[in-house]
Amino acid sequence: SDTPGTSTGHRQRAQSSSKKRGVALDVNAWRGQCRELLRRMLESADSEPFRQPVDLFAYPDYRDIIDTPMDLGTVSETLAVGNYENPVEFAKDVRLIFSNSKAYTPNKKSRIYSMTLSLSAFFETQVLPIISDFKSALRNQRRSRQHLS
Ligand SMILES: Cc1ccc(C(=O)N2CCN(C(=O)NCc3cccnc3)CC2)o1
Repeated sequence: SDTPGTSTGHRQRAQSSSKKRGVALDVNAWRGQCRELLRRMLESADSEPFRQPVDLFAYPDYRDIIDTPMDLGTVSETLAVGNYENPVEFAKDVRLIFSNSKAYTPNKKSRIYSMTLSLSAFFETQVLPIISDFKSALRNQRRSRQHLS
């Protein structure tokens, strides 16, 4: 085995730019990517029931069933004021919109629930690479900072 401490591999790796696999791993890129994903969801007709908080006068039993209401307008505002620390927290709130709809719907054939299904299918395909790119950027950042310590 080679002499311990002689390998410079870790030094070279840390000094390399944060470009890996040809893409820049920017730990802040997720915020703009999530804003763009929200914009695309809001332009879809399927998001219409989810753009603002549920109208409790139209659905008086809503809070008997749903503990934590959530909607895309609230998610958009939270993202804009910087109250999400990472894309996982963002995804958690968006997923809450869909789980609330699934919990509240009287049957799985309701129109609004079918909109939930298509919108959440689109969301999951789009948010997955945002979250995995963020996690690799974080790993990369920790690896390079670790070298500096
Ligand atoms: C029947 C059924 C099954 C599942 C659902 C459901 O997920 N919601 C209840 C109704 N929702 C709202 O009131 N959105 C606010 C709103 C206000 C004014 C105009 N548009 C939308 C969306 C959430 O409703």
